[in-house]
Formats: sequence, C-alpha cells, structure tokens
Amino acid sequence: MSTPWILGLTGGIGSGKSAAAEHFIRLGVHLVDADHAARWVVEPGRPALARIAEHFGPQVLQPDGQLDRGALRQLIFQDEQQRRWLESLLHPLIGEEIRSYLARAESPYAILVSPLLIESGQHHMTQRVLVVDVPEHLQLQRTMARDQASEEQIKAILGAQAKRDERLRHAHDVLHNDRDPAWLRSEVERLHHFYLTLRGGRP
Ligand SMILES: CC(C)(COP(=O)(O)OP(=O)(O)OC[C@H]1O[C@@H](n2cnc3c(N)ncnc32)[C@H](O)[C@@H]1O)[C@@H](O)C(=O)NCCC(=O)NCCS
Ligand SMILES: Nc1ncnc2c1ncn2[C@@H]1O[C@H](COP(=O)(O)OP(=O)(O)OP(=O)(O)O)[C@@H](O)[C@H]1O
Repeated sequence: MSTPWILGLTGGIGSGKSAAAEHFIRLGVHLVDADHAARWVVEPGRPALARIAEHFGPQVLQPDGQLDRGALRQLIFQDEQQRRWLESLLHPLIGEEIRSYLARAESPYAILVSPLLIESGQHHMTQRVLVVDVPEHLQLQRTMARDQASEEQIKAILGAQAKRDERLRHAHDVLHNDRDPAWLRSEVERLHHFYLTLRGGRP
C-alpha cells in the first residue's frame, strides 16, 4: 500500500480544529483526530489505563472503571512533571494508533488533526501543515463557552501548548478563524480545492 499524503491540522485549544475537521470530513477527506486516539489508548482493559491508575491512584478512575478525565486534567495541568509523565506514556501509543489509521486512507489526501502536532513531533508524519489561528482572547472565550472549565484552567492548558508564533512558524497554510462559522466553512472549501489541485486530483 502506498503511503498517503498527509496534511497536519493544528491550532491551540478552542481554535476551531474540530469545527474545521467536520467540514473536511463532509468533503470526503479521511481524517484522524489525535484527541480521539488519546481516548482509544486509555479505554478500560488497555494497559495504559492500569499504568495511569497505578501512578496517580484510584481517584483518576470512575466507579465503572473508565478514566475520570476531569480528575486527570486537574492533576496534569497544575504540575508540569506529571503532565510530562503522562505524555511520555501516551504519546508513543497515540502515534501508533494514528499511523495505523492513516495508512488506511483512500481519499486523495488524509488529515491528522492534533493540538500538539508541533510539540509532540507528529508533524514529521505529515507533508504539509495547516494552522487554525485565532487570537488568544477568542480561544479563551470560545473554550469557556464550550466547556465546564474555569478561565484559570484554560489558561494553564494554553500555557502547556506551543506559543502562537511558534506554531505559525511551522505553517504552510493559515486559516484565520476569527470570523463567523460560515467563513470557516468557506475557507475549508477553498483549502480543500487547493489540496486537491496540489495532489493532482480533480478540483
Ligand atoms: C488530560 C485529559 C485526560 C483531559 O481530557 P479531556 O476530555 O478533558 O480533554 P481532551 O482530551 O478532549 O483535550 C482537550 C484539549 O486539551 C488540550 N490538551 C490535551 N492534552 C494536552 C497536553 N498534554 N498538553 C497541552 N494541551 C493538551 C488540547 O487542546 C485538547 O484539544 C486528556 O487531555 C489527556 O489524556 N491528555 C494527555 C494526552 C495528550 O497529550 N493528548 C493530546 C493529543 S496528542
Ligand atoms: N468561526 C467560528 N465562530 C464561532 N464559533 C466558532 C467558530 N469556530 C469554532 N467555534 C466554536 O468554538 C469552540 C471551539 O471550537 P473547536 O471545538 O472546534 O476547537 P478545537 O480547536 O477543536 O479545540 P480543542 O483543542 O479543545 O479540541 C466550539 O464551541 C466551536 O463551535
């Protein structure tokens, strides 16, 4: 099987990666989301979950044995060493899941969506990088409207991610998602046609 051509889609928390991803999926692009892969590797019965419970204690498990994501989020974003421990356990496993899923792509190009594309080195799996970019105040505003998290916690997560400039330095393309959802959709359609042309497909 030939290796698919992969676009890396990244952006900080609440920048609009998932919203952009939905439009690419609707256009028929094969897509894997690193946040979803991060959930698969800690499903009950998988070894990573037992390692996490052993390391952090039973307070990170729900009564039904599933990972208590809110509890783990609290622990890792207030302690950099614990976050690094978790990342060193999960990132290699997430990388394997992503690789095997992307290898099945049959569309003219495939997409890897990841908040940590640059930070985790996952951009080495891709041929091109698209950054969804918004000013920090919009990231905060949209994430607070979406999640049950406090401003303080979202700021801690922002602090654990690459700075805006650093991410933009790796960008081949930038989607400025500071307007309304209709603009986001039209930008995804424009970029999709551009990628099809790059791949020599029918625009
Ligand atoms: C801590 C966890 C359990 C919290 O789960 P929760 O359901 O609340 O959030 P979710 O996984 O949907 O992530 C939401 C957003 O948080 C940010 N985020 C998640 N992990 C990290 C991290 N290690 N560093 C910086 N930001 C992160 C991203 O912007 C992500 O899109 C979870 O985020 C996790 O397992 N993180 C470690 C694995 C990881 O690094 N995942 C990122 C994709 S590679
Ligand atoms: N152009 C836009 N106008 C208004 N709201 C938007 C726009 N784009 C995204 N949003 C909203 O902002 C919130 C964050 O978007 P989304 O969940 O796609 O971000 P994300 O980058 O995937 O975040 P995370 O890193 O946390 O997974 C969502 O509630 C989404 O509906």
